[in-house]
Amino acid sequence: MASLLWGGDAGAAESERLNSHFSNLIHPRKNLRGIRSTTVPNVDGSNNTEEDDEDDVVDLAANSLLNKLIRQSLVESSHRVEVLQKDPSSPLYSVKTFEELRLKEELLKGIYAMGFNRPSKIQEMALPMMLAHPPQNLIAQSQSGTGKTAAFVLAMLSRVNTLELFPQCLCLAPTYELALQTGRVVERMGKFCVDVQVMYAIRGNHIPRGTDVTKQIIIGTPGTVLDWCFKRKLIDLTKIRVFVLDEADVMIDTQGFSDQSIRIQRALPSECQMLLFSATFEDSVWQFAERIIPDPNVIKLRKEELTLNNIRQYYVLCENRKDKYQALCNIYGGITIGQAIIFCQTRRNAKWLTVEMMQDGHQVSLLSGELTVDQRASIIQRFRDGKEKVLITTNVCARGIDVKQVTIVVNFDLPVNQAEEPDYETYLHRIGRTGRFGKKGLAFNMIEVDKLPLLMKIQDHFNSSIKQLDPEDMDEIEKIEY
Ligand SMILES: Nc1ncnc2c1ncn2[C@@H]1O[C@H](COP(=O)(O)OP(=O)(O)OP(=O)(O)O)[C@@H](O)[C@H]1O
Repeated sequence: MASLLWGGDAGAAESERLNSHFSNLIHPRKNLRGIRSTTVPNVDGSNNTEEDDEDDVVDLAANSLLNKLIRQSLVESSHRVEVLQKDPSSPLYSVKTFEELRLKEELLKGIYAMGFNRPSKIQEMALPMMLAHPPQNLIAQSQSGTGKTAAFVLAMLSRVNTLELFPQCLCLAPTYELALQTGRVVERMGKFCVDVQVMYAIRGNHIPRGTDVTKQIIIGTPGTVLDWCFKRKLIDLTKIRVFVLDEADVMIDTQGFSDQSIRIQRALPSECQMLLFSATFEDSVWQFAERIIPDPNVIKLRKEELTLNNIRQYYVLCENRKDKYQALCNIYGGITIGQAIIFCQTRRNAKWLTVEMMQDGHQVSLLSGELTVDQRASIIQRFRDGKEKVLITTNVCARGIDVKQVTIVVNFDLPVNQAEEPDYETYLHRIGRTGRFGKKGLAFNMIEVDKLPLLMKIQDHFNSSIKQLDPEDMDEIEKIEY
């Protein structure tokens, strides 16, 4: 691919500007739904805002972007890929090598240049279907990091006719930043496909009316794509050959996006190949997928289950926050801790704890909801690199951070939902490990006396024992090993 071209005369400059901004993706807070604060965490605790007392809201699009930014490699799975064919009597192909796909030479070169040696588990099944003639529709679900984006980018690149200078592949993404991320993969994989070009239909990319759009791959958000197709007539949907709807679970979580996507899909020709991807598959995603993808094949790869089996869990009864901190210090002083993650329920608590620990000379970092995604990614990276030993955080990153060397998790506050009932799923996500990687771990719960019934419910729910620990009994603490 010659370059990542932007449309219009001012295009190159705009592309340049965005690309340079890209490395530090500053996301105005208003883009992160549900998070309204504009203050940056202030570890001296002086700048608390009202939001500090609220739970951090988990933002699906921001989390998805964070996952992409911090991902180091393919996420492997021990599960088999489940396939539901549109036509069960047709043979089911799977491939073990990229050569078997008979791709264009320059595309194969691009794949190898990305360091891919063989198809990932989901790609083994999905690629033959996606590249088949006649084209087949597909709904694919597998957890983030299993190779979905690489698969549909490969399908788009392989279907472009470079002699035709008009949009042929259309990919919808839930946010501007996620669209740019996909574009980056197109750029890398298509590095040797010099005549294939990409264009972004995202806010801020102003194309004059009547411009002849010659780029073959369009990646954009539903609102802007709709505008470009129907109002501004920049894209002729009847000429689209491949339609990709990425991150369907995030998409349906955004108001208006399902309807806009459906309007776009309805205007596509019947022979257009339609592909939908999602990391999760609740009923709502499934219903949407069935509405938007006609006659689909379905591929699913189950996620590794989290388990508490290898985790020794303790609790300490405390009077108040200060008391919890003292207990934490005793534990910290009594056992050798590699790296630890400490979860707090509110930003205010997380800030307070960070200040206390820093004042006591610990190397800690704070990860909470008011940070941009890019700032979050860099904090996680520093922690992974061992630059800080303790990461203090709120629910904002209960999921998705995979730091292998963390052996201790502390619930400074128990996870509870809005009804003040235990949030079992979050507890499991904070502490659990996949059975397959089965490393041992320790979990400590700091509990005010009135919260003890919640802990007991958690114990019953998981049918696992949570042992009481006396924080004054250093002999007992020192006996804990992991
Ligand atoms: N066949 C492969 N071999 C090695 N690495 C791969 C392969 N396919 C993808 N990867 C790499 O694995 C990581 C995850 O891939 P990809 O982004 O395609 O997954 P995904 O399922 O789309 O994740 P998400 O849902 O977060 O977008 C990326 O770093 C990608 O470059």
